[in-house]
Parts: sequence; C-alpha cells; structure tokens
Amino acid sequence: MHHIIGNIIDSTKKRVDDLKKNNSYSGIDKTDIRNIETIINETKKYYKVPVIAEIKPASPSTFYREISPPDAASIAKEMEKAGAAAISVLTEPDYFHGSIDNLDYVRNESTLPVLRKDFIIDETQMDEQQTDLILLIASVLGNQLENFVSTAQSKGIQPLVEVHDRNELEKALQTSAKIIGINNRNLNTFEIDLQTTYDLAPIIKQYDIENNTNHIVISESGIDSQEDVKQLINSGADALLIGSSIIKSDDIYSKTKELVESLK
Ligand SMILES: O=P(O)(O)OC[C@@H](O)[C@@H](O)c1c[nH]c2ccccc12
Repeated sequence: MHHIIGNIIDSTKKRVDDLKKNNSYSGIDKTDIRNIETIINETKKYYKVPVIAEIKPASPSTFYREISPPDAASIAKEMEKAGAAAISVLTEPDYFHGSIDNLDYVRNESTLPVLRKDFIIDETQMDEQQTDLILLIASVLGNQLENFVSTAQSKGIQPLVEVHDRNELEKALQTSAKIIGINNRNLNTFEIDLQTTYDLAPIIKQYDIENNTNHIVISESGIDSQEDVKQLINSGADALLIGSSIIKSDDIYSKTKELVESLK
C-alpha cells in the first residue's frame, strides 16, 4: 500500500497535462454556489446529523460498483431524500473510478451542495467543472495550501481542507479555510482510526474559542454505524463524510437515513 499515494499523484499530473492541452474547462459560476454552512445549521435544528454522503465507486483497496453519470444522479437523489446535507462525488478516475461527468450529473439533478473529491494539485483543476466545495489535502499541497485555499475562495468555491495529524491541522488553521476535514484514514497506510477525530476535533473547538473564530469540522472515513456517528458528534464534529458504508449497502436511502437519524 505504501506507494499508492505517489502513484495517484503521478496519474493526476498526467490528467492535469491533458486538461491544459485540451483546454477543457468550463469555469466556475460564482453566482451559483450552494452554501454548506446554511444546510448544516438547518439540519442540526431538526436534531438530524449533517451527513455528506459520498458517490464512491471504488477505493485503491476495494471496488464497490461501477457508477455511470445517470446512476450517480439517481444515487444522489436517494441520499438527498434520506436527509443528506451534501453530496461528495469522487472525480478521480484511475484509483477511485470516479468521473467529472458524475459530478456534473449529480449537481444538475440534486439541489444539495456538492463536494468535488479529488486530488487537486494544480489550480486549473478548479475550473474544470462547477462545484460548491473542493477538497484540498494538506499533506498533498504542503506549503502551497494557503495559495490554493485563497484561489478557491476567490472563485467562490468553499475549500474543505483535509488533515490527518496535529501538524497538518495547525497549518490548516493558519489558512483562511473555514471548513476542516479530519480524515480518520491514514493516506499512507490506509488504516482507519476514529481516534483521529476524537483527538483533533476538540483542538479546533478550543482554537475557535481562543481566537473568536468559527470552523466547520467534518469527520471523514470509516464511519459505519449510529454508534460511530454519536461518538464523533459528541467529540465536536459538525458533519460527517460517509462513503463506503452507504455505497456498499443495497438500500442507499435506508442506510443514509439511519445515519442521519443517529441521534433519535
Ligand atoms: O468510504 P469512507 O471510509 O466512508 O470514506 C469516505 C471519504 O472520507 C474518503 O473517500 C476520502 C477521504 N479523503 C479522501 C481523499 C481522496 C479520496 C477519497 C477520500
């Protein structure tokens, strides 16, 4: 598993080269951005859990199902009906079997904010397809993080900065990003430990009190059950990003609803 992330970045570089060659980007319409904070607050009012449900055909370690753009759109509608707060769409083709067209179809068919889940290593990727949120991975971007965060914001896109340890978290807090994702999965070993959120979420909450700021904390990966959801919310997560456990279930609607209604 150890060199997977390097391989993913290499193939992403090729994709970026193609993108630049073909000049195939549609740009971002700033006037058409769906705010995630609004829907997270709305969801909480009804004692429901803000779940960002993910359209994830595969991961480097597991294949779930091939998902065509029309399939992606109908899965997203099930998730939306079940009370999901937003939809995450994998657009990485080689290791996650995702596609830009899945993002396009989902965003057209659903009214929810959509997160583009990919490995963003070049700012031109941000103009490829309309999206409300974009994932920026702290460990991938290193000292370019701040620049990518401000570029996304200047386009109107809400950056979700993903961290996995305390050091990355401190760097994320130094940027102007409002949304921080705590990945419970270590991208080098692919091991999952929800303790990552239990350790890091309270640090963000404390930071916000001390600095009179307000971040949205999203716990990501390895979330299967209502028990997981309750504990993560108790530790300070505002929302949860859930892929595999929903996608592998034969009833997308019921599994999403079960997780959204974990606090009942
Ligand atoms: O399928 P899971 O364990 O529920 O995880 C979802 C999501 O967190 C995961 O897909 C993810 C988190 N960070 C990423 C970065 C790239 C690709 C994928 C991801």
